[in-house]
Amino acid sequence: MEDNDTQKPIIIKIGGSILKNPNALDSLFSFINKNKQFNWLIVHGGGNVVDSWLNKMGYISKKHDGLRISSKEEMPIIVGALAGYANKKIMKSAIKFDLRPIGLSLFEAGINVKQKNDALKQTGFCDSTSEPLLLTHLTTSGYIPIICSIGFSQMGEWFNVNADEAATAIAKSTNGKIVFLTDVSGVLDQHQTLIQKLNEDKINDLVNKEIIKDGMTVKVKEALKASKVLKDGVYITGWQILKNADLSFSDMNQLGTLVSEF
Ligand SMILES: Nc1ncnc2c1ncn2[C@@H]1O[C@H](COP(=O)(O)OP(=O)(O)O)[C@@H](O)[C@H]1O
Ligand SMILES: CC(=O)N[C@@H](CCC(=O)OP(=O)(O)O)C(=O)O
Repeated sequence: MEDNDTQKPIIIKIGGSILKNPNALDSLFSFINKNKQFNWLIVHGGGNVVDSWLNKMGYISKKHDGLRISSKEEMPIIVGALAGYANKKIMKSAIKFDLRPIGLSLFEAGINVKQKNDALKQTGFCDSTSEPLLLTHLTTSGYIPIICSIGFSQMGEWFNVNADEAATAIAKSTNGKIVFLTDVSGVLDQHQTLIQKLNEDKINDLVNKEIIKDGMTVKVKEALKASKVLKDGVYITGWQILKNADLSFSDMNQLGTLVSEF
């Protein structure tokens, strides 16, 4: 990491694959504890928790292009799973490692959300951002914001936002650096070998060939979008590297797949 980048907040996006693995959460917060000189923000999803809760309540959840169709009736369950259970589960681990987490939605983080389209119902996108005054205040006061991907419109409607999209919006509004932390070491090729660097052409090729698929499709597309918006490389990295006690953030930055147009 460049010297002039050390003050930039670092946004770690964690998804359901990290959330369901206590070792992964503990490794992350142990790592953050050892790197307190940075301003950390966590943006999280928990799509697998939403799937399981909706299922238990008798709903058959549907997705379109990787995004959940979130009906009004399902929203209390979705909000409970993401803003409640997932958010507090992450806080549990942060507190264990002597950190000061603070659970937030996209609203408190300064992101205004709107409906994507009628067909996706209460699924939203991050529309506009205001100055992230609260986030800046919290991070510079030693707190770690744990931001779920539930957002609100100015009319007070609630929306379910894809967490990779939410993380990109937070990175944009805070001018931060972003790492998408997941359960694989990065983006893998057809031989299951780590791809060091991806640009837009390569991403389109691998998605068309279905070598990149499922949740990784949204992730690489969001990583590419984030890279363009931030004019900076974005990493997709596996949590396992955090187990290395000697790792520093600059190493972490370089292990995994770099998504960049630059
Ligand atoms: N080319 C690929 N390289 C790595 N993982 C891939 C690839 N294509 C599909 N995947 C799948 O994408 C998953 C990561 O996406 P997802 O489950 O949505 O992660 P998260 O829960 O961390 O957001 C991996 O566990 C893997 O099963
Ligand atoms: C609109 C939409 O699809 N929202 C996602 C939000 C959670 C999420 O993105 O979780 P991961 O990071 O674990 O994938 C969902 O309901 O699954």
